[in-house]
Amino acid sequence: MNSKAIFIVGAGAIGKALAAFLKSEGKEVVLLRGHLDDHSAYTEQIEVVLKNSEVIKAEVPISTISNYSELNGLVVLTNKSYGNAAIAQRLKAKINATPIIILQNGLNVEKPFIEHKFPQIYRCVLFATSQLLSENKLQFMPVSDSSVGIISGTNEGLLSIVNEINTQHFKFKTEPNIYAKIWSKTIVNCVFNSVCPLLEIDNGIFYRNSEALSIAKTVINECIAVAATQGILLSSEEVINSLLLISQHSDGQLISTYQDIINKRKTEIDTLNVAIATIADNLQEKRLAKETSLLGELIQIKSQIALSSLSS
Ligand SMILES: NC(=O)C1=CN([C@@H]2O[C@H](COP(=O)(O)OP(=O)(O)OC[C@H]3O[C@@H](n4cnc5c(N)ncnc54)[C@H](OP(=O)(O)O)[C@@H]3O)[C@@H](O)[C@H]2O)C=CC1
Ligand SMILES: CC(C)(CO)C(=O)C(=O)O
Repeated sequence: MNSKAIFIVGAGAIGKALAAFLKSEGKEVVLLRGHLDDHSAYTEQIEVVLKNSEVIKAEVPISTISNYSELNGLVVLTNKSYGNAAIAQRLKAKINATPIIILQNGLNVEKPFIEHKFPQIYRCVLFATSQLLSENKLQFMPVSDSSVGIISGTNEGLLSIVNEINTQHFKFKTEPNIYAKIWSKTIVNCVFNSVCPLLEIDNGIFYRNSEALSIAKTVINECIAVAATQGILLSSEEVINSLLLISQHSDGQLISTYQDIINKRKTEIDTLNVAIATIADNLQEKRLAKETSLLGELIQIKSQIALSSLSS
């Protein structure tokens, strides 16, 4: 199969790491800015530090969406999900039959692309952590292969995309039951992305501390009950094991929501705890997600405090 141009939207922790890995393996890659569209184009020498201290370096071209009249190849979304509605609008006229793949956390993040009738939409559930150490240097830790499934598209398209984006250090695999995977990872994120920023601690806390793990189990069991109301049946033991595996493999790494609060950026909590609490609320079963909801509200307050210190 011929290699396609890969356009990665969002020059953040995941986008830069993925771009560097792909470029270092000879792929044609362009990083497109997510929230900027100022027409500037430049290159950046990106360095990705692996767990064994090995450093992968690559010179990556960075541009903006408006520099292209068409995006032919593959579009990979690594922007924050709250930018999706605006990005769908900006990409719509430029992608024709080009597939898009969404590498983001959370429930229903693909909705704007479905509403705009993008022809091929694939969704990736990430099992890796990436943290910016400086503007062009990242710390990357894989947990396991990240799962990719079909939202709208074909099995052939799915296989081709996984093949295109798979690299030695950031691995992807196909997932036939992507909605169950999205829910199971979202539940894990409901724990990490609320408890870690509130405790101001790294991801390793759940395998190091039994009391934190006990809170995690409460949240997981609540969210599993909400998932069941949507026809998604998950095993509590499997979700807890997934949480523990991530905790162990990303020991020392900070969860994205904690990085957002520290860096005074908006968080994605609305697609995590808040999304699950809203489902329970809409069913008039608020009690199903009581602790999950409370943790989400605390993150909203913590985030508002951080953001308001920007303007003061
Ligand atoms: N980092 C991690 O370890 C993991 C992250 N994820 C998920 O991957 C996705 C990307 O995360 P991550 O790379 O950490 O995030 P970062 O915040 O590091 O980068 C995301 C990029 O999104 C773009 N962006 C921010 N706000 C907007 C907006 N309003 N509109 C459009 N684009 C915007 C910016 O791109 P630009 O600078 O080009 O404008 C930013 O650099 C998220 O959904 C996250 O939850 C999942 C698992 C692990
Ligand atoms: C749970 C974790 C660490 C797994 O990749 C993650 O999703 C994040 O950092 O946002």
